[in-house]
Amino acid sequence: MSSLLQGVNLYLIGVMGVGKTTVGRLLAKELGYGFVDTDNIIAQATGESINQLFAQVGEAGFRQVESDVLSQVCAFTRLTIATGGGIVLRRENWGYLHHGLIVWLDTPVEIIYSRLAEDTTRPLLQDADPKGKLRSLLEQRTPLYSQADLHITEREGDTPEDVAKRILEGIPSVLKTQVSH
Ligand SMILES: Nc1ncnc2c1ncn2[C@@H]1O[C@H](COP(=O)(O)OP(=O)(O)OP(=O)(O)O)[C@@H](O)[C@H]1O
Ligand SMILES: O=C(O)C1=C[C@@H](O)[C@@H](O)[C@H](O)C1
Ligand SMILES: [Mg+2]
Repeated sequence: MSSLLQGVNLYLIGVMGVGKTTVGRLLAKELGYGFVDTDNIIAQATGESINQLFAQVGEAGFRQVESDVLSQVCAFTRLTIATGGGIVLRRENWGYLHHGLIVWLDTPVEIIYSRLAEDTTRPLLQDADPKGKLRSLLEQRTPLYSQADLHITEREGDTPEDVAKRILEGIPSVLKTQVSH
């Protein structure tokens, strides 16, 4: 698979909590790729947590840093990149994402909610109705996530390993550079 990909980066997109970071790590290991997470790079580069950054510069400020980080990361090859859930919102980001293969992880809201119910690190979920917020984010962003090259729908009981395996199985059908035999 790694040779079929020819170093092309894999970008994982999807709403928060679908498992981009968790599955991305597994995929990188499987492919012999490096792993990066745009949220982690942002936190390292600014010295602030995502919560602190939202509080200090607002969502718009965060989105600018996120685009800057993505523009830097896409210059490298042989990477699996877990992105932040809102990376799809800025048109300019798609120019960067399309340098690689884009995989949309799509997980039912009920499952995401059960994972993140106790989580306090996602500022957009610090809402009176976090489940409703998740639903509305997913509804707003589905037309954007749908622009991915590969759409993986997670099923109840799928482990991160199962999801990684399904992605690896789906990649050959969506490779942009068709290998001639
Ligand atoms: N397939 C899975 N089965 C069970 N738990 C999972 C699965 N995938 C991820 N998780 C758990 O769900 C939580 C959220 O996963 P993760 O942080 O990877 O999501 P994310 O898509 O990167 O979210 P964000 O957009 O906020 O960065 C973590 O606690 C992780 O361990
Ligand atoms: O869905 C979103 O907009 C976000 C998802 C997280 O990955 C972080 O990037 C941040 O919490 C915003
Ligand atoms: Mg993540």
